[in-house]
Amino acid sequence: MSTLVQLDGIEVDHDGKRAVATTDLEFPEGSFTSLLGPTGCGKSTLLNTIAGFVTPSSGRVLMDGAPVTGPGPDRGMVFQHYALLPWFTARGNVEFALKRFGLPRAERRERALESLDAVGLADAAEKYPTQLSGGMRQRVALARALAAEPRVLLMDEPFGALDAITRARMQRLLTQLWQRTCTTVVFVTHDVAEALALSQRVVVMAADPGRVIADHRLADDPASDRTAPHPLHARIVAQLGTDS
Ligand SMILES: Nc1ncnc2c1ncn2[C@@H]1O[C@H](COP(=O)(O)OP(=O)(O)OP(=O)(O)O)[C@@H](O)[C@H]1O
Repeated sequence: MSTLVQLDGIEVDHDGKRAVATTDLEFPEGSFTSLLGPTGCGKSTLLNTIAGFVTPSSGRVLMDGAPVTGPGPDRGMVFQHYALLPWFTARGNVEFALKRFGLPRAERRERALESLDAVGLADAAEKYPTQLSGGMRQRVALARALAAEPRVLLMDEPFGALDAITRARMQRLLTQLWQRTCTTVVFVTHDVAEALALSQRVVVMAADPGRVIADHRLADDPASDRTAPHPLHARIVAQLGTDS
């Protein structure tokens, strides 16, 4: 698999304080990677740097070999707290996000309905966020990100606010969508089991300053047996405990 996103010696400072120490990481096209680590270790900062919301103090982010200079439609983002606009319906939220790409109205509508259908929300397209459950709102946020057909999907603890059953459903949905679309996914989580269940690779980070302390390559496909603890589970928990 060729490299799609490359972090080339990036360092990130916030208010003069080092948030992320020198980091080199490559994300192959079509891969699913989780970033795992304690609070404040720089997971969101790394994600925001790939998204182009944060500019590294040194080093470069490369997308297909070209330097990232700001946000772009090739990188979609899903946040923990949905960030839906309450005055738009589910469909309206997705269509609005597509507006900045200059797509004609009819195509925006078609793409919005298609991506809502892909996340199982075809029947809720005309509902407003307040009429939707937390899981449904997060599906709208996922549909909104996918509708732009990004090459990289950046997910910042997307299921952190959901109850356990909804979370498990969303994990299954994400795995299906990833397998179908082959989008490159970078997924931030605090949850070791979630990272192991979803990913092909788990990058473990520590804080003060934020840095990578382990890079685990798993099997090519996400674990199929979710009932048994993953063999790496205890090792990663130990890494988080001793180095964080
Ligand atoms: N916009 C900002 N301005 C100043 N400092 C920031 C900013 N964003 C993050 N930081 C600091 O940078 C460090 C890394 O924060 P970051 O949010 O990336 O960590 P995280 O691993 O995502 O944490 P969490 O799991 O709690 O979301 C922390 O010390 C944080 O306080």
